[in-house]
Amino acid sequence: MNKQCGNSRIAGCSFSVHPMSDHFIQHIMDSLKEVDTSKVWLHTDDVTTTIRGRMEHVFDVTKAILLTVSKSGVHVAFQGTYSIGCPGDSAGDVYMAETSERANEPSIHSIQQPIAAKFSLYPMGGGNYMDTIYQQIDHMKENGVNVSPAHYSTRLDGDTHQIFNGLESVFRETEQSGSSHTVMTVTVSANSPSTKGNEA
Ligand SMILES: Cc1ncc(C[n+]2csc(CCO)c2C)c(N)n1
Repeated sequence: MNKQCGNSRIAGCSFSVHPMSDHFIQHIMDSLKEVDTSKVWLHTDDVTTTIRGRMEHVFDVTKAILLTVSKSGVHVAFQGTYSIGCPGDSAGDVYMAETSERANEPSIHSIQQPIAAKFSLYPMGGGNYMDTIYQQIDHMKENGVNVSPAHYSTRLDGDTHQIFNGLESVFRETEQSGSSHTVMTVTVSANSPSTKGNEA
């Protein structure tokens, strides 16, 4: 078994969207087609889509796919696992040469979409991980996101841009604080008929 981590700072995300609609296939496939994924390595199968490349493009593409599905008004769940520091293979390394200009931000910038989310941060391999986690939860509050404690995760309520931009800077700062391998899990619900405090 190859237990070696790679050396490049390639980031990645394995994510799935689950639109609660009879037209789920169309929602998923149309969003993957509509969003510009040219700056990331991408593979889609029956369970998930995996993208790998520079951190800004990994967040640009995942935010754009969530917004593209949810702007139709469909109730959609998103689950993503972001990772940096242990790619395990070198497929996609060539995408690290892309420029940092985001391919989707100009077209999604004006889409307003409130979401409810939870995230968990796992800074591995260096530093005091609980201090890092608490610092980063505080960091989310500075971004204007509504932050509430929960078991095993932290709940976030706000606009998609605020939340995803906050998650990106949490991920970047955790990496820069000395964690050699960082994993972050994110679950989102958009357009849910049950809002907080009014659960079905
Ligand atoms: C982002 C994303 N990528 C892949 C899947 C898995 N998946 C479930 S149904 C379907 C369409 C027909 O095969 C696909 C690709 C997902 N849910 N979300």
